[in-house]
Amino acid sequence: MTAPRTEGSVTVTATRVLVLNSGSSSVKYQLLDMHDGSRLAAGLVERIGEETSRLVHTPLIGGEKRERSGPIADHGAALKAVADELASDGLGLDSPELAAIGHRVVHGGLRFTEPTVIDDDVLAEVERLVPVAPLHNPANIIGIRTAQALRPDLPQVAVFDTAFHTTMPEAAARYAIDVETADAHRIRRYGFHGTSHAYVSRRTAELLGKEPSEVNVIVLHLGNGASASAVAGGRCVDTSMGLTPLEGLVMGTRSGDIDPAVTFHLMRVAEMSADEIDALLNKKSGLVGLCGDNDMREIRRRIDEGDERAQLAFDIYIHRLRKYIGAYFAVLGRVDAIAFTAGVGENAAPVREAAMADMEGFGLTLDRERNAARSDEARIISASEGRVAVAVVPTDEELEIAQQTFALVTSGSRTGNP
Ligand SMILES: Nc1ncnc2c1ncn2[C@@H]1O[C@H](COP(=O)(O)OP(=O)(O)O)[C@@H](O)[C@H]1O
Ligand SMILES: CC(=O)OP(=O)(O)O
Ligand SMILES: [Mg+2]
Repeated sequence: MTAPRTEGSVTVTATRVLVLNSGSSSVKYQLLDMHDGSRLAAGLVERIGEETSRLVHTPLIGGEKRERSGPIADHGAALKAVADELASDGLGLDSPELAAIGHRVVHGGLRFTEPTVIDDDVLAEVERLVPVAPLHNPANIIGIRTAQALRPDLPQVAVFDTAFHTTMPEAAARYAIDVETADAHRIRRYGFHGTSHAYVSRRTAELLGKEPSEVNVIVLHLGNGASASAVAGGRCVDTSMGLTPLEGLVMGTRSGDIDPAVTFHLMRVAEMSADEIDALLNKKSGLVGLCGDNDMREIRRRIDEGDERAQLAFDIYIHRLRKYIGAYFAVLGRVDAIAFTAGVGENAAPVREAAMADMEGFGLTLDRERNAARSDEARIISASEGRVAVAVVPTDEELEIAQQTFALVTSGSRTGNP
């Protein structure tokens, strides 16, 4: 698919990949040249659908970072704005050097265990899964359709958040509910953020100077959405998100684990509808529900001023995180490393400190100075006497998606092993 093409008298080899990582209200993007892995441009559109949308574009081939503010209505408009920014750097989507567009797709259900070239049938399946990823799959679909309209001739590849977790054993993947009902409705634990868990667990092994097959790692992906995973010898054996990205850790706006009876209780006593409870648990819970803020920077600032609600929200967040760390020690038996990643995991030293406090019994001892030091590099933050390495490993979902996308389109197949 990416064989050299002739443009006039010039032969062009397409080696560039544009990656779109569409979240519920944001798009992160990168343009990479897979010839040498270099990044040509990167950026972020945030607060999509609000009056205060913002696009930050960084050309990495020279040129200044640019910012644009003002309403961007949806993910389609966001992608068009991104295409304009790229075009003004001479990196437009019409470039013959573009080999493919890689899309993060959050829910791939059971069918997609590998990156897949998107056609109508694939898109229909992603659409069918909207009810189990209501904040994410619709944004992914709009991103794909807009990209298809801009470059109908290019292969578009879906890289699924769920794919890395398909190795989970049945004991971890099944809920303890009636088997016929579960199977009829494909109710099971799928897990998400898989591209990040895969990338970070591999980078952690590298940081330890080992092969992924030699190490057991607990990955803590703490962004606005948050999930933990237990990775044994490079394969996921458990993760905290389930049928949907609602289960597990306390998140920016999501409750994480909750007694399912809360749902019917609210239906009965508060006469709330299923949609209202869905919105409550997905959008008005977690840190924002507990204290009104979902940004960890703001929560820490309030705590420093003595704000008790912010402190309680932080404590609940940390309590849940520590429970999962303990659980994954039991799941894995032997743990070689714990890796913190994503916006909170990479930047919030107080979260890492509180999560690792008084865990010497587990072989976990933080080095306070290493933990507090700021860096964009993957690094060890445990003390030398700790048996288990603690690491901060910046995630790079875009690079991982670009590599999987390029490997697939150059192989010429429709779907392939990552
Ligand atoms: N310097 C920082 N200190 C603490 N938290 C931070 C910092 N920078 C970012 N964050 C947190 O990271 C979150 C975003 O993480 P990110 O991984 O980008 O999330 P997502 O991909 O889900 O949008 C923000 O909501 C904020 O809470
Ligand atoms: C699946 C998920 O929660 O993704 P995000 O963290 O981007 O919201
Ligand atoms: Mg994210």
